[in-house]
Amino acid sequence: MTYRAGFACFVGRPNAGKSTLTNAIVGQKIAITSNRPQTTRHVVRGVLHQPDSQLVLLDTPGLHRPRTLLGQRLNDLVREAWSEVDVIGLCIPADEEIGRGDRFITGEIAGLKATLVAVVTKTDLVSKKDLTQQLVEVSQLADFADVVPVSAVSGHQIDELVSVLSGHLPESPQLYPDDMLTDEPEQVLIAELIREAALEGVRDELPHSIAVLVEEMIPEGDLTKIYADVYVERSSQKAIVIGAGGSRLKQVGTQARGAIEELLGGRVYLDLHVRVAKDWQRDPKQLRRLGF
Ligand SMILES: Nc1nc2c(ncn2[C@@H]2O[C@H](COP(=O)(O)OP(=O)(O)OP(=O)(O)O)[C@@H](O)[C@H]2O)c(=O)[nH]1
Repeated sequence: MTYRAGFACFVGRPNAGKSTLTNAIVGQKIAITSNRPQTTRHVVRGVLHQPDSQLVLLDTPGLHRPRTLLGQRLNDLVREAWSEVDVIGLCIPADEEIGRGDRFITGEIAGLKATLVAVVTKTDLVSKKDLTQQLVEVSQLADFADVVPVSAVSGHQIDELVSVLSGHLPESPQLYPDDMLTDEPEQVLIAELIREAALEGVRDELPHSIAVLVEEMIPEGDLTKIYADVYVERSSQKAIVIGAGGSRLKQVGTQARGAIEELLGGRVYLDLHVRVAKDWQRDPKQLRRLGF
């Protein structure tokens, strides 16, 4: 039996469904998802074990026009991930026309050493006829090794996608131990869950302005006490995150706590503080502190 192991990542324009797909494949909430573009920050690895292969997924942020230092770093992260992988899955939603963003990204990845697989996402949103049409148009975009339609929401074709991606990995010994799901430190995963909760229902200009840092995690029996800071750039944003009489922050805490308890498999006490770090997106020192 040939054993294959290697790295894959999904690319695609914002909202193409990359994070949701990664979660569906790895079967655990490891990357932040939101119906808002540009919320995936960290390059999170999910490791998928099969009898004859090991697929290591990198979850990259979306490529976009950089306006701040943070924007530039995000793009650097994306390119760094792209240059490391064996297989790239280009995600294109089934329910949207192929646009300039898709063509731009296709051009960017076409010259890499990685094998290109087109992934047509969100197939649950379109009819069979429209899907067929989209598959034809997608296959004309570039010289893809495979074109795979999937729905991360219904689970349709997820296994098929995994075996297609794994089939394009190089022959290699196992790269990670059997029980390894992700190598992101727990703190980062928890910070992402809090950030995701804090993003829920806030205005469109806020997403980039929120960062979360887990300051302390104290296990006490089956309870874990977590102290985290939510950073915003201005005090007006602080007011939005906290809400009238602290109502919004309370909601954020409840939602994040639920998700963290699921992740850790135990009870959690969550203490959230909202702090203003003026213009943290433009300040290299602050960026480093917040993990960028
Ligand atoms: N119906 C349906 N919706 C999906 C599917 N996959 C993702 N979505 C939705 O599409 C939106 C974007 O999904 P994400 O996974 O956050 O997209 P992304 O490509 O990671 O986005 P960025 O992080 O902005 O680059 C979310 O609202 C998802 O719930 C799917 O298979 N079916």
